[in-house]
Amino acid sequence: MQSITIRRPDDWHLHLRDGAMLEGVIADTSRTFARAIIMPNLVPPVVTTADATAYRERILKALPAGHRFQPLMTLYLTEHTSPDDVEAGAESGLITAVKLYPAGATTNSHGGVRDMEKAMPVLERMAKIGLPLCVHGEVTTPDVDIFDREAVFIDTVLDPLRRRLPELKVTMEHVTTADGIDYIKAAKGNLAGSITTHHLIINRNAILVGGIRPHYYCLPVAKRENHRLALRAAAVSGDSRFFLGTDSAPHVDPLKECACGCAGIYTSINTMSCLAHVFEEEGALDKLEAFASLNGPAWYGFQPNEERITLAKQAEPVVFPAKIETGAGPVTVFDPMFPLHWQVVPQA
Ligand SMILES: NC(=O)N[C@@H](CC(=O)O)C(=O)O
Ligand SMILES: [Zn+2]
Ligand SMILES: [Zn+2]
Repeated sequence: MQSITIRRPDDWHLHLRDGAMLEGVIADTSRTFARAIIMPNLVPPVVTTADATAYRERILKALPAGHRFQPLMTLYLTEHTSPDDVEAGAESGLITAVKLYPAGATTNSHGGVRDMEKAMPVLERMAKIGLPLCVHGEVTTPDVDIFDREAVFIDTVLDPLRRRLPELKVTMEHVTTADGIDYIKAAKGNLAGSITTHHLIINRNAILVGGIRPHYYCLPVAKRENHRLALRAAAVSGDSRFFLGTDSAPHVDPLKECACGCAGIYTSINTMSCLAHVFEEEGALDKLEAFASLNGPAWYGFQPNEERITLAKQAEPVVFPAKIETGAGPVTVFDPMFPLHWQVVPQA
């Protein structure tokens, strides 16, 4: 049987939610991943170091016995965020990054930033202390087509910000376009990008062809095929500026399967199987470890995990549940639309 052993991976962009949903989804991550950057877009959002302390405790409480998992906390940037609070959170080791949601860009982002000018004091402090900014890189103005929102964000928000504050370390999260990949590659430093599992697999046809398929809808929305190919090339290149951030974003089925469905795709449970498939298809299984286990820690200033996981390829397809049941309701699992043969070998 073909197999590959890599350092235990981390997820550099994850939505765990709270309460019954948190309890229902956390094991799908902590079974395989050692650490994850936890997104702060709860209702209400995680805006202060005190909020993050309390949320971290709830996450650790929900962790199944025997699982070793470290949640890396983020703060949701608002126009009122205190630079001193951010610095205190970073100094204590609790806060790994601050997250910028342009107001209205995505799930629970209405409390995000409208006027970048108002966020400058915090961003300047972050540049000074070396704390990374994670960005949901889309503009939200109604005149910009949804498929162009990432490219326009780069030109009108991200590039001006980086010129003004070149010392600020920025993670462009869930990159979905060739424009984003090119922009990261051209940067002289202080810029990296996370790539999701699903954006390596689907293009926008998955959402729209043959009927509208809400379980393939996420933000940033999947783009044309040429963009998917650019993401794949970047992910399998081994380039240290690109790493895994699954953006696994559970919503209960009734909130996805309705007239105005939520954005988000749930991939925690089958991400490593999907990635092994993609990297094998690209003839780059030897680069999977860089993408999932090495590049992210290097960017965020951590050591890679000492533990290893083994992925084995079996003749029969691996069966993942179509849905997981949580106390909040059922959550549909990402279907890559091809059989998966790789599986993480359960650890003793
Ligand atoms: N990716 C998504 O489609 N949804 C995320 C928010 C986000 O990461 O933009 C969510 O919280 O549901
Ligand atoms: Zn986002
Ligand atoms: Zn996200």
